[in-house]
Amino acid sequence: MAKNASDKLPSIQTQKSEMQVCHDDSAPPMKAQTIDQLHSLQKKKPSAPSTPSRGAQGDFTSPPTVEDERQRQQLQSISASLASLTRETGPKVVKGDLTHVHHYTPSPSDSALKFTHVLYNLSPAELYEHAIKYEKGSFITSTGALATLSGAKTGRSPRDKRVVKDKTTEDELWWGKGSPNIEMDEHTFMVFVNDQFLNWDPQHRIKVRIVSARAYHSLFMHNMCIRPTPAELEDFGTPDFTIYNAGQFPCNRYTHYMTSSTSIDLNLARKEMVILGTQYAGEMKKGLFTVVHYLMPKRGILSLHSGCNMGKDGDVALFFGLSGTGKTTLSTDHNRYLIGDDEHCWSENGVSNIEGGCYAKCIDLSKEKEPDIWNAIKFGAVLENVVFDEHTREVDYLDKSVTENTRAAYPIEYIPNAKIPCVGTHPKTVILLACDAFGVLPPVSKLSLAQTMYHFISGYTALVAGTEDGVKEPQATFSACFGAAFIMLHPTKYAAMLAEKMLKHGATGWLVNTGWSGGRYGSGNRIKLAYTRKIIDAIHSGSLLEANYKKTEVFGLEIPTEMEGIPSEILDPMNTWSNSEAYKETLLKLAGLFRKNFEGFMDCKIRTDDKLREEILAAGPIF
Ligand SMILES: Nc1ncnc2c1ncn2[C@@H]1O[C@H](COP(=O)(O)OP(=O)(O)O)[C@@H](O)[C@H]1O
Ligand SMILES: C=C(OP(=O)(O)O)C(=O)O
Ligand SMILES: [Ca+2]
Ligand SMILES: [Mn+2]
Repeated sequence: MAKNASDKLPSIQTQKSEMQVCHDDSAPPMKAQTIDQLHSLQKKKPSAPSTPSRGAQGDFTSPPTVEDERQRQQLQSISASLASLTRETGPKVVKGDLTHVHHYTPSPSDSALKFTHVLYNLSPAELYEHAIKYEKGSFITSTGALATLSGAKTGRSPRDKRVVKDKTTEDELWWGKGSPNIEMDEHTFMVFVNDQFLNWDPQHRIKVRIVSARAYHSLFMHNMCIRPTPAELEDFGTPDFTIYNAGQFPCNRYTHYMTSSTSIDLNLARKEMVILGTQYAGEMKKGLFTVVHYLMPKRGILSLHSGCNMGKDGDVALFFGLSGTGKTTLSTDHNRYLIGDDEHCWSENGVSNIEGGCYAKCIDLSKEKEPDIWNAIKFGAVLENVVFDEHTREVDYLDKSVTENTRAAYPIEYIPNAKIPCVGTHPKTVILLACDAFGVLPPVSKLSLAQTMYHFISGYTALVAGTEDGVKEPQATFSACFGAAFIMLHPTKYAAMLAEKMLKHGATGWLVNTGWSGGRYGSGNRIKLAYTRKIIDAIHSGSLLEANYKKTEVFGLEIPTEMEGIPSEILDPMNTWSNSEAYKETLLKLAGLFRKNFEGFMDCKIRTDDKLREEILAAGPIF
């Protein structure tokens, strides 16, 4: 049998080479090594003596209540409705027709109504063909037998057979010592189903179904997607895309294509995604964002990893940036209407938020600096990986024991000045955020269109790895379109659309450094949020457009010489470093990193307009 090139097993990729392909801007991993460690991290002992806690072990579990019973019944009904839907169509039985199965025509995704292909009573010859084609380690021996491998398990696993124990099986089955029936509760067997929408633009709305095994994941997506009204839910019909989140279950890295115990698997033809081996809820949100990055450009709509807000006069601003650069913090502005904090579409109709919720970082969160986010963390919000007092349940937002990447997910209407529906007119302001831990980018620069494109394609930020000892050197990250992990087409496709839209609607680009000033991480300080807010206010009001500008060395950025409410000396980073040699050296180092990164884009085609293309190539640092 001729071996097809696409049938060949890919070599297992190492983590290192993967990193070079796709820059992941996600936060540092969790600090606990085991589940027990993790749980012990979450609850910390009260610092001062307080009211004695219930029970000697501080155990909060109580006997089943009416509420438990209601929840049990509700879960049962979800499961029952899923089961009955499945029965409506039943599995599709295919008798021996392998061709049919393997030339599967994609049908609209619906976990309940979709046919399950059953290969029914195949003949030995058919089974041989199937095994040899799809199951690695299958061979025909000299006497004609089928030699196979059974994988890691070469014997039965009697200790792994679990049976749901309910009112009926409790009495009927043999349980306990010596019994082969290991008990499992109904919750463990159940799945949660959310039917929701993406995109506030009704013309381009996407129906999504999320099937998950954890209530946390279901609530997270309830908050993050657009919640249908009861009437909309009634007419929901078949979803356009379905996520199956089985994050508690690690995948076996020795299975075909798996390179670690985690896998986020996307099948665009089947309109399905499966999540294995990670329970980080952000995978679902950003997984759907990835799908949007595929579907929308096909319709001529630009998908954006950006925050978005609107002034009282209807002026719309976008905030691009990698994780932790300030999209959520700065788009949540008490003086403006919030359209969304993270994912948007820009179409002929203007901008629309893809989501129905926000996902804010909450490390070091303070009521004074970020009151709207602080107040949104109330009943209904999901608070991930934070540490709280075991007794009072007060959250310590300074505590990084579990992770630096503590998060809150809340419905967008928890922000008082959210603009609902979350849509706006064509943006007039495009702000590129970079958290520059090298401390050499100016707090604000006005960009030409070519510079905006150069920095959009570069997608720079530099953060510090965490609070671990010995991390002195900031880590530069270049992530095309400020979201290389989520884009599906070549970065220049999105860049060309952005350039065209900015030109057409006369939008101005800005580069705002929300990172270090007065020296790199370790010697300088992060620019005060209050200053960044003043800068953003001046951009919105139009007053910064009127300022006097000068051009910086190397990066050739236009920076204001003065502006109200900000000490003039901080506007040019050169003035803030005590050691000007060290400044120059660091500046050149960063410029070198930009140049090296952009080498991959030197043959990029931005529109068919060669002039803009030349300008973009020339918009990088000159040294
Ligand atoms: N000058 C600043 N500008 C913006 N954010 C700042 C600044 N200084 C500190 N921060 C903090 O940085 C973090 C920015 O995170 P966030 O807005 O969630 O980023 P993103 O949404 O882009 O991932 C917040 O925790 C915010 O409090
Ligand atoms: C949710 C995320 O996005 P951001 O940090 O940009 O808010 C993420 O990258 O996990
Ligand atoms: Ca991100
Ligand atoms: Mn964010």
